[in-house]
Amino acid sequence: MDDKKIAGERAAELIRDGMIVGLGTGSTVYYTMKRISQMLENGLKIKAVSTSSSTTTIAQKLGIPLVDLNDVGKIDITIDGADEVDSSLNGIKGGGGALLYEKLVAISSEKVIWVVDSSKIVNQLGEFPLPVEVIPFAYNHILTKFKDMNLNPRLRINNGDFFITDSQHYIIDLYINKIEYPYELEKTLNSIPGVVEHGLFINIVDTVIIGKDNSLEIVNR
Ligand SMILES: O=C[C@H](O)[C@H](O)[C@H](O)COP(=O)(O)O
Repeated sequence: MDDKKIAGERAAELIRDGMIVGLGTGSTVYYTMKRISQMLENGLKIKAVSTSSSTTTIAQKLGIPLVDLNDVGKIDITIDGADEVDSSLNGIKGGGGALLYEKLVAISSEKVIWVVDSSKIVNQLGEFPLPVEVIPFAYNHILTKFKDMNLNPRLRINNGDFFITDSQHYIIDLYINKIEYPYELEKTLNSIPGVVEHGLFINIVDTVIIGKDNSLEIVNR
């Protein structure tokens, strides 16, 4: 069986009747959504907050009722994927470009669960390029700044054109390879004008559900 499927489906078991559920983005959380849709057919009642246009489309197809983030107080549980996770349970997200809404939903959540297969578990973050969402008005200047900082930036291109996020920004991917000091990098990126958000998720996740060799490992913070 697919390890992403095992992890994604397991996370759905944490959902209880009446909850507001944050729905992440990507191929692993897709399995969570499929499972949720079966649970809805069996009588579960929840409302969900989507983190991307692609998740919204899937949720609508699966009959998962959606609500706007601004119309809920607190999200009870958010289930999302990740691109890399280290042993401190920090991670990189945004491979699909959904990092901004994913972070906003995560920080509004009582509990954050990541669902991954074991290929996402790393000793050190950074082999996966770190996505940074930037304001189009200044993208070239931010790109130059990142070059000067030796962060190996590349503007994300999709089908020959600039990749545009759900909130109409560009993504610059940083090919750092080894992020020695994630906390410092987070601070630095947060301080650069024109950077809207970045894919370093530090001290955000509570539990990581890992699918590995057809079974599960669950790691809590
Ligand atoms: O922007 C995309 C998200 O951060 C995804 O959650 C992440 O890329 C993991 O996706 P997948 O489960 O497809 O590997």
